[in-house]
Amino acid sequence: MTAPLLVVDGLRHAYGAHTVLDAVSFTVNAGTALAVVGRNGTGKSTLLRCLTGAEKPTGGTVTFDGTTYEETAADIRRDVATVFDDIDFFPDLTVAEHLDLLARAHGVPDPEEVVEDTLHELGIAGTNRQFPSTLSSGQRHRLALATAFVRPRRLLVLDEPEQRLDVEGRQWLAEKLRSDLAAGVAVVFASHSPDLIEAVATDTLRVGGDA
Ligand SMILES: Nc1ncnc2c1ncn2[C@@H]1O[C@H](COP(=O)(O)OP(=O)(O)OP(=O)(O)O)[C@@H](O)[C@H]1O
Repeated sequence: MTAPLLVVDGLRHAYGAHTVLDAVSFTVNAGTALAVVGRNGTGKSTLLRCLTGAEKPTGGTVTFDGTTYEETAADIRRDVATVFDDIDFFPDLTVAEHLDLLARAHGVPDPEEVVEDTLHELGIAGTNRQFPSTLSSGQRHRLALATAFVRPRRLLVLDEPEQRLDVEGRQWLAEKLRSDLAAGVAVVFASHSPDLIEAVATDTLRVGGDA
């Protein structure tokens, strides 16, 4: 049996006196998807940030492919692709330039082709020369998703990836995630969409008690 790619053991997180997560433990294998569910404010984003190293847990450990996160999780950044709501774009780089930069930074062999394919897949090819500030909120979210799909990844961490997407976009997202799973990528995603969870998740973790 192969070892889990991600192991979370006894994770705790508090903001000052406010304990948000307590004794959270789970594992995620390559090629499986864990849906993190729970009401607003129960700690889903906090948990995902702990998985990416963006937030340092108050207690417990997060281990990716045998390496436990220490002070920073710099070593895991090449393998872990993330999409969060608060992504910042460079105001003076076009949509295509953002993706090109990421693909090259991650050593993608044919960056131009991959960027073009990703733009088409995400239905934002027509915006390739626009600046992020001129995109609609749904198009900006598609660009945020594209930043994860334009680069190699072994773990994909997504915070409410369905938000702002139209019906066709949500269908595309479910298919894309299923194709990542088939390729052996592990996925952890927070979601309020029963349809996406049903289509993609192999396991579910509820945070913050019963709904
Ligand atoms: N930087 C922070 N400082 C202090 N408290 C915070 C901080 N970030 C989040 N919190 C608090 O931690 C709790 C969990 O927030 P979090 O964003 O993780 O919830 P969530 O489950 O992702 O919510 P939602 O479904 O609304 O996205 C909330 O009570 C929130 O106010």
